[in-house]
Amino acid sequence: STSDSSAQAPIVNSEEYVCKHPPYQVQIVSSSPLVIYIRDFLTERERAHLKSISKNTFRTSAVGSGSKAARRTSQSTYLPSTDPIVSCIEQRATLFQGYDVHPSQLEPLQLVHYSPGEHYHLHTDWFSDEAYKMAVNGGNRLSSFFAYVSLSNDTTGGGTNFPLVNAPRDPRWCDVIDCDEQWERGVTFRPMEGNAVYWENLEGDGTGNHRTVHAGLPVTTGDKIGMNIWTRQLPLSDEVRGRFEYPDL
Ligand SMILES: O=C(O)CCC(=O)C(=O)O
Ligand SMILES: [Fe+2]
Repeated sequence: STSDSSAQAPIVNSEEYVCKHPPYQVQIVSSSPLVIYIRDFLTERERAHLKSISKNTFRTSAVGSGSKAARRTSQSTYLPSTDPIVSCIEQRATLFQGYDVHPSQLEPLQLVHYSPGEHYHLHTDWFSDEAYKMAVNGGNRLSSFFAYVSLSNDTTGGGTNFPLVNAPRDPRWCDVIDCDEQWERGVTFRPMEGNAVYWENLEGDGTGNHRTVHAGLPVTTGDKIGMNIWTRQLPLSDEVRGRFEYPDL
């Protein structure tokens, strides 16, 4: 169909692009910590664009601690806010959080690529190291979005597990939550293209919430590309936002 195909065309001229937020759907998974499941947070066109601009840029990130390779075996890359689609997604992530969060509080969006066998061990996204937190500015990570950008046809495994968050019991969740997971293992979100999980990392007093601990489970077959959107407590300078160098924690 002629009229529809132009809407899917890749972006060649940023002046033709208008940022429009899709009608995503939100549901609360847990109120403490606050965890929200978001369906259709990224459009197909956005996902295709993110994949295309990040092609061949993934690498094993610079390491803070020597044991990191065992903790995180995926490869990552950062996306430039100068890209109009990236900037549109940044706006969406800030609007989602109300009007108090400004895009300058976002770290550069990060894509993470997992091949079979790759995973990210249990961790929290909030920083526990006071010195590191001060050095980089912006304070701690208030919130996280983890969005599923791309899966191959044969992807298995690769769920996102929160062992200390109770899984909701209604069977209607079973399309997006792994209902075969044992109850004691908390909640495991299946990787599903376009959908995202949002959660708050910090308690009201700014301390890290230990119950936000989570893992990227090993991908068994196929590939998985996800995206981290991390919001800091305070604005990051343009210089820091443009540097694209954050060690994995
Ligand atoms: O891969 C996942 O499902 C989660 C990744 C994650 O938690 C992270 O990159 O911080
Ligand atoms: Fe994480």
